[in-house]
Amino acid sequence: MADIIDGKAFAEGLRARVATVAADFEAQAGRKAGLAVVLVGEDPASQVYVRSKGKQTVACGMASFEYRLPVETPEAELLALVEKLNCDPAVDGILVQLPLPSHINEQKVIATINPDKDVDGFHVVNVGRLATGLPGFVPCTPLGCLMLLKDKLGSLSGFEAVVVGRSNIVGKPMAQMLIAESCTVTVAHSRTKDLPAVVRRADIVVVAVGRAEMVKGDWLKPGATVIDVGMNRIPAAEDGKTKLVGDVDFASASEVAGAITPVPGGVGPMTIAVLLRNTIVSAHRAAGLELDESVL
Ligand SMILES: Nc1nc(=O)c2c([nH]1)NC[C@@H]1CN(c3ccc(C(=O)N[C@@H](CCC(=O)O)C(=O)O)cc3)C=[N+]21
Repeated sequence: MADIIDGKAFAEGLRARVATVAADFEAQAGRKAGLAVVLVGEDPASQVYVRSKGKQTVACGMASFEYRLPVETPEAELLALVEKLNCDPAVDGILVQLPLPSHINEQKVIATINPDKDVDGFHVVNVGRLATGLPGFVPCTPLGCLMLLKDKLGSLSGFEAVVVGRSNIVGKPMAQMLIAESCTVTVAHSRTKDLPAVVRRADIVVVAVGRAEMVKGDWLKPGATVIDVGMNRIPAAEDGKTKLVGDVDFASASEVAGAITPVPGGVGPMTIAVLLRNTIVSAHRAAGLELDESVL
């Protein structure tokens, strides 16, 4: 049976380290580090995440600024808010919760965020910095995956890594990070021929495709490390209820893998912890204070 990679516990540890650094920052800078989170509309799942982000921000000793805008908010109004936050010295990080309502152009909103406050790492400037190895902000979910991998495996140099999924938010940045760690990286997706055979080559598999329990145990090289980024709500066995499952069939995969992240309790909790990490890093850069990022 595979080792279970406890992302929830790792995220708690990371948040504790962020809290220590945040207290230190406040003592040096004379202000708290600040994160602004903007939610447009009333999607219940998004409301849960935003509430959780706010609570964890405050618990880490940072200031949380929450903006909840009605679903019909004009694009220009959202852009004006982002521009205001760009100029606010109390705000070190800006997160606009995605997806946005269809009348708002997401790319335009992301492009308006000051790249040096873009703690999501979605702005093209940060995408370019990641691709060229310059310091910037890296998307929270794949950075959380990388932290779990390095914690489990140590150096990743020379490993065969297969990333299943090519999204801007997870698959592409994950591939960039694994290249930077000297893995041999393959990016597979919905058009890949014989996906099971491609996945079977991998020492490291990261799956972010949004298809419930797609990757089966017999697709895996025995002993592989499996990171499941999927979050799919499916009907549970009992009538009416739902349950959260990943993109990996945990039951069969955990019989073949060497180590695997569960859903929930794996990658999900890492996402918010890394967001807080990125925010405290941003605060140090804004204040011109030195930070040894290896303590985080
Ligand atoms: N601009 C932007 N940045 C984001 O980072 C962003 C976003 N938009 N839109 C929505 C997604 C989703 N997301 C999650 C955060 C935490 C958990 C999390 O903590 N999950 C737990 C609990 C899951 C549950 O029980 O519902 C777990 O997997 O164990 C999941 C998903 C951040 N997102």
